[in-house]
Amino acid sequence: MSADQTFTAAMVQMRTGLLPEPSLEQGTKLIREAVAQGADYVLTPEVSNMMQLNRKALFEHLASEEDDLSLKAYRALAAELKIHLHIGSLALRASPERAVNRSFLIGPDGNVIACYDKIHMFDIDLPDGESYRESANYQPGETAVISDLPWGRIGLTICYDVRFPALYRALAESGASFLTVPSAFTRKTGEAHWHVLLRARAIETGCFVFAAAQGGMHENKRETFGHSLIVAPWGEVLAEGGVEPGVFLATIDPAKVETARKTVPSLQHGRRFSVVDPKAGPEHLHLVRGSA
Ligand SMILES: O=C(O)CNC(=O)[C@H](CS)NC(=O)CCC(=O)C(=O)O
Repeated sequence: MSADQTFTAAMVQMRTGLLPEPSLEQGTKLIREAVAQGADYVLTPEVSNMMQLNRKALFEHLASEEDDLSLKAYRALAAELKIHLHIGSLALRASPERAVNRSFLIGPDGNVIACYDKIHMFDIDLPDGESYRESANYQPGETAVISDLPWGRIGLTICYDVRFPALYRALAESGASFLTVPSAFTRKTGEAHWHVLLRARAIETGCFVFAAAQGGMHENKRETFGHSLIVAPWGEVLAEGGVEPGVFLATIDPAKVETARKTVPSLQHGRRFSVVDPKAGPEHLHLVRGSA
């Protein structure tokens, strides 16, 4: 395998329940289905192991990375199937008081190649009363992560991260050809923003975007948007799910990254610029790292 070879990427769409065991069963079945359809790389959604109602219930079922049964089982599965298995995220115990939302890229030998802790916490209040305080339970990561696959470099992110384009530009500038956004988007924000955000990240970086999603009404009464997506560097949607769990695949040609970037070289046109308010004077000048 080399960077000029095509491969098959699969998005596993899930409807994760309250407990790790049935979620593992659901994930395993879908991953096997993806491999039966020819997948070389499989991505599962954010919190593939469980979606809990409240802090008490969450912490009752959280395991540390060392003890987590899902991670153990998925490592064995990757080795058995000889694939790159990317578990979009697992809710894990980081300390007695804090959880962590951690993504795991597992190699065909069953070893963890890279992991990433979600940086941006989803702390928002929607107009209909739906409210999230991810930071109340989870400790955020502080490091962006890239890793090398046989077909090119991959950047790891999770869900709400997708709203912070500087992260994706940094990953692309660090050599990523593939950006991953395993998610559990709300139905409401997903309807309004999901496709636009993911296609924009692909277009502005010239990367493939892989986004495996949670979908439907969960046991914890949360409704997620679904619509797992694979987006090409030019912005086309190559595969898309609906609301139901399932497997969505596409053939990935890494050469498309270079083609898109040659056509629109915006990634090379990043400039440092300053933002000034001419009326406010020089002390109000902010230097911003950004793209012109
Ligand atoms: O808490 C869990 O059980 C699983 N984690 C999530 O669902 C996370 C944090 S609450 N969801 C998001 O980040 C949604 C982002 C989103 O919907 C948006 O950016 O619009």
